[in-house]
Amino acid sequence: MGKVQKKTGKGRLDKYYKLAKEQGYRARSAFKLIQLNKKYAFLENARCTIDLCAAPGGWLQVASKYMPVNSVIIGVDLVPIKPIPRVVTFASDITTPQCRNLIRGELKDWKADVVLHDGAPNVGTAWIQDAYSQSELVLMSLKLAVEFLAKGGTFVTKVFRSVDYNNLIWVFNQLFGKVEATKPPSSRNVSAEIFVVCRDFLAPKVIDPKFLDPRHVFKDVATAEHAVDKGSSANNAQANVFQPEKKRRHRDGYADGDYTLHKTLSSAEFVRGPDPIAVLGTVNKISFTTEEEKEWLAMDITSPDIKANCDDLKVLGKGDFKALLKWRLALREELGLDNKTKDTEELTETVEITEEVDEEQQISEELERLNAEAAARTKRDRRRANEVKQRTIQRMQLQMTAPLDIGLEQMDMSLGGQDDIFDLGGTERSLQKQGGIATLIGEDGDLAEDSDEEEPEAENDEVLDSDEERERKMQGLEAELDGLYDAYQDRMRERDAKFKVMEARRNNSEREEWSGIQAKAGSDDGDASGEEGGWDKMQQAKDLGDSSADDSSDDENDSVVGNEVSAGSKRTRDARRDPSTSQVSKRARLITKLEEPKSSASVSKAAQVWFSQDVFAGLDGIDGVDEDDDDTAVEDEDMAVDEEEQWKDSASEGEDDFEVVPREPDDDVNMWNPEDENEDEVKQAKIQKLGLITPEAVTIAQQLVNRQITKTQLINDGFNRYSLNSKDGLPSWFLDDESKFYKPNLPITKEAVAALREKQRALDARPIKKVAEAKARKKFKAHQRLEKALKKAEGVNATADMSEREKAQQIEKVMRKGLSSGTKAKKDIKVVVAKGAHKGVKGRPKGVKGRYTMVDSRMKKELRAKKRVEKANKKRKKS
Ligand SMILES: C[S@@+](CC[C@H](N)C(=O)[O-])C[C@H]1O[C@@H](n2cnc3c(N)ncnc32)[C@H](O)[C@@H]1O
Repeated sequence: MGKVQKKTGKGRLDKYYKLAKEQGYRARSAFKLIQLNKKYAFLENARCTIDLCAAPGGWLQVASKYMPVNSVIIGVDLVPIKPIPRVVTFASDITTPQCRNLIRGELKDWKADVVLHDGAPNVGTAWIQDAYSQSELVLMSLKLAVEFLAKGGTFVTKVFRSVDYNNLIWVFNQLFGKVEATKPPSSRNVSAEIFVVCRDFLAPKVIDPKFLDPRHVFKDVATAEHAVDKGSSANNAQANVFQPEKKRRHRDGYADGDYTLHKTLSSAEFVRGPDPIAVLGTVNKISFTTEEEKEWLAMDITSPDIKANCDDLKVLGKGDFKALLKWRLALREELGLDNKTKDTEELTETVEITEEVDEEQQISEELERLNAEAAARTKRDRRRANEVKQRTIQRMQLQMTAPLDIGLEQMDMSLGGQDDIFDLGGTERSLQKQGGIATLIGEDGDLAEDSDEEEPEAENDEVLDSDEERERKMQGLEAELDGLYDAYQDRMRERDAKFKVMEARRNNSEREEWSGIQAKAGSDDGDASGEEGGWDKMQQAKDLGDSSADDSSDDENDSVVGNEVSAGSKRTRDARRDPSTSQVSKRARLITKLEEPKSSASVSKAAQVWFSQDVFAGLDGIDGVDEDDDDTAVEDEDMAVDEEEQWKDSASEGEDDFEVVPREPDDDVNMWNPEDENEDEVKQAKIQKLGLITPEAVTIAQQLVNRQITKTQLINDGFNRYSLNSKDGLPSWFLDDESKFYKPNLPITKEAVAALREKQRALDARPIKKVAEAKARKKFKAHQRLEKALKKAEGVNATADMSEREKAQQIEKVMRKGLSSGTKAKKDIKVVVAKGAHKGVKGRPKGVKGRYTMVDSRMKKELRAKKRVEKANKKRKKS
């Protein structure tokens, strides 16, 4: 919303007022005509203009400025207008025949191209003489306009939005080809005035006098006015009170003769009046001006809140209005307005009480209505959210977005899934939520929200319902966001080659980096909690270890361990394929190790917990980590045979004890396997080819070489919060962003940076391919030239009819040419600026030898200025 313009006090002196002063216009209203003319351009080609209600003459000044030099301009007003060059003015009432005669006398048989009317009753010094209302004044000016306008002419009039407005517009439309209502920027927002520009006057031969007769034009309105006003505006007023947040437009226009937007009501009227609610909805302020009212102000019941509320009713809420009504009742009681009737007359008392009861009832009815509306709004919002969901699904089906699996999954879960409870955390709330969901789901499994049946009754349910709704909306939004993000990436990929390259690089680096322990994919495990690996798993393994210490033959534990080990390990897959291999025995050995505290006796408690994570289950790398530990290795070897047998046993016992879930080959992409030779080979090949390219890598390499860290330390450091970061269920845009910033901040040393810089410098020193090619070409050509010169020299030498001296001279010349660079030096062209002594000189300027070119010092600047102006003009035309 723009700044509120003021019509009174210093607010009047706005920028147009100042501009008018600066530019010598008599009234700021001059800018209204300037802006109207800018939009409709009716003055430039007008040869005759009549300005009705023209004092003090601002519009006349504008007309005189914008119309062609020899045009006729006539100005009429109730009050005399000070002379303006090229303008004829006279004082007359435009509603009288005398005025018409005066204009006729001035125009003779001429017709006007433009008739302007900016009249307003009660404005100017002669307001007492003005018996007409604004609308009637407009109709009178139209009467004059149709008499004096030429065919195709323009009539510009000021109209106030009132009940007559539509009737006036209807009449204009009967007489003009184009009718447009507009409010120029210089017209204050607080003013109800608008301007109607009627173009293309049809000049009918006969005009029905009823069109110009106020009694006929405004007839319908006069009769309908009360019916409409009584009903709708009273309702509106009430609605204003009880729904202050909803701005109601003045669709019925302003009350006739009342063009003010700010209305003040005396507190006495409010307190004593019969319909306080209607009053509250229509006025802006309740004032305390009389002595009695001021006394009310000082009373205890008139709290500071009430005072503040009375100051600006338009900003009040429902509660404030209720407080005001209560205050009114209390004051009435205090004043004895209600008591008096009680004491004196029984009958009147009943009437008064009824009124109070009515008010209360009215309030409660309104409140009920508001509640119903709020419920309807919630329903509408819900329907909208469903629509959004539908659209998202449709877009997905139309391949407009990438599949929004995550969003949809989440949505499904939130509809009926139990897993949602885990996501939400708090048990209490989750239980409540279950109840909520239960009420939401109908017998046939349909969601209650989809049908248009009644809302949940219990308050609790409503809260849950709205919670659920909000959550679902959030998920819908997230899904949409994901889709949009994917679409954005697709677009970027299509458009921006750079983005493509960056993405490829990122993918590459992701593949090469240690990206943490990945969750098992495709697990059909019931409690698919989002977190896998990390602390939860460690804790789980720890618990497991403890329980297995108590009861190593616990079937349940077996199956859990079996599941997790199988899902987390490539080795386990191999084992399943061929359980007789030695790898299988190793796998089985590890599993047994977890179950039997005996086998892990040599490992510390912390290490035991750490390696009890499922991801280590299939990695021989664990052994690799403890490679140096000979004891453990020997122990492992000793146990291998027993464990192999156990493995076979457990495998033969059936799937209940040990279930191996096959994993997708892709799952290994991010798995770290120190014994994966291929991975190492690829990395080594890259390092061989490019060397170490990051300062972090160089730092680590240097530290390793200098024995500042050991290999084991390095591996241990690899297990950090970044590596155990679960990515499940996270939106892709978040992961993309995280991949940029959620990285370990490895230390780098000065030496590492210096080493890399040195390497970079050496690389920079190498010429790029094109330069090398150009150099080679140059060399090749020089070689060719030399060979050619040698051949020529031989030829010269072989010539018999030349003396030795001549031969020597010729050969020297040929060889010089052969050894030269082959390019002729370009002769310089001297630039002579045509200023000072050279200005206006024709032919060669004095003192200039050789090739020259004359330039004008201003040429460039002028060309640029010209272009600038052209560009600005083009822009202006477009806008
Ligand atoms: C807003 S002023 C016009 C300002 C003018 N357009 C200007 O730019 O200076 C309205 C004028 O209408 C004039 N007016 C009101 N009723 C009139 C009538 N019946 N006949 C002639 N003039 C009238 C008032 O005297 C007043 O000067």
